Amino acid sequence: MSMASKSMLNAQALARSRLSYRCYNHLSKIHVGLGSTPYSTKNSKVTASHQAHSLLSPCKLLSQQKATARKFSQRSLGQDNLLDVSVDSSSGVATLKMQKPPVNSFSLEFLTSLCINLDKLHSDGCRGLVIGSSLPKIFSAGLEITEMYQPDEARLREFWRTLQEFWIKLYGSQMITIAAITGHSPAGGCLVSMCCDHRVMADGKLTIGLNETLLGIVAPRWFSDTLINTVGHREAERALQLGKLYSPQEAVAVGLVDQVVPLESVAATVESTMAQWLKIPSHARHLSKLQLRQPTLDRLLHTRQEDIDNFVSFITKESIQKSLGMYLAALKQRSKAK
Ligand SMILES: CCCC/C=C/CC(=O)SCCNC(=O)CCNC(=O)[C@H](O)C(C)(C)COP(=O)(O)OP(=O)(O)OC[C@H]1O[C@@H](n2cnc3c(N)ncnc32)[C@H](O)[C@@H]1OP(=O)(O)O
Repeated sequence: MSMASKSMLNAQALARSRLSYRCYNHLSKIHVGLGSTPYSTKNSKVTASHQAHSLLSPCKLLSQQKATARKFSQRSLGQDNLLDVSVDSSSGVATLKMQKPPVNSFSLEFLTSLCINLDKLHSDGCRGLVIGSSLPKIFSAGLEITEMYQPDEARLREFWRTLQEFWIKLYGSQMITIAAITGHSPAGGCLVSMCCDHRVMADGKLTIGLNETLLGIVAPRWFSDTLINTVGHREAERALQLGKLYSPQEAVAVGLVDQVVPLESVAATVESTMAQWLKIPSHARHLSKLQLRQPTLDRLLHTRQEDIDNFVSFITKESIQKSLGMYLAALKQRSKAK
């Protein structure tokens, strides 16, 4: 590597480390120790293996190993049963695959694991993140409905706080984020996709969208803000009210996803897109992203507790519980009938 490119890389690394990163600073104050406080909950899986991962510092460590340079090495950070995370040492791009059968639904443990991994990849200096799924035909079915149906209130509050946290981390992430949407992506799955900087979706009989109204529930303001920022106000108005689930072709037409390609081309398309984005100076790119996203982030950051209170009071209403119960039963019925 020439001296000029070395010093440019150093300058970029310095700029990255100096960047006033409002979002992360804010969060690390709020949730220091998230990883070290295992939740004693239904199916707690965020445990020792996670803490073992945190001993590694893949991006920093591996960049030092460049001398021994295998040109394109893929380093696995292991699995915590719910996620498969690996980092490409030559590019500093991480791939995080959700693997929570049957449908990658976001439970408290899953969201906690996602938050911990985002923090870790960020603090390791990863430059890019691809979010995908290991499950065929499923990106994510969104929120785990059983978290919201007949809930324990303390857990319900923690569940929502952790979802907020995940959204804040991902929507403002310093990393280049690309969603590899190889399967259905309703509701919370669509939200996670929209948090990314770029979305590549597989063509086929898949759907994506904020379908909350079909469950009889109302997407909170920060969900709808994210949708408005992605597809514009008018399209969001229709989509939210109708609970519209778009086909890949419809989604690309309204800008809900950026590219639709055959399933077998998703990985290559994501890789070439990431390569393009990596050419942009990181600090300028991230500040540009924040310029557009910070007002939306701030709106939630300033009202987090109120948002949790609203969510809890809404979701625990008898009529809403009834709707959720009916929706769950219909899902189970459909699944049994297959
Ligand atoms: C102020 C309140 C705001 C709250 C915001 C909420 C946002 C959300 O994310 S709410 C969740 C909305 N999600 C959905 O509506 C998706 C529902 N699921 C599906 O449409 C389908 O499962 C699928 C298209 C994603 C996949 O279809 P597939 O045929 O492959 O699988 P299924 O047989 O339907 O499901 C398998 C299995 O998984 C259960 N399940 C599916 N989704 C969820 C879920 N979100 N939470 C919990 N469980 C889910 C489904 O009941 C089946 O279970 P069984 O095999 O045990 O019957």
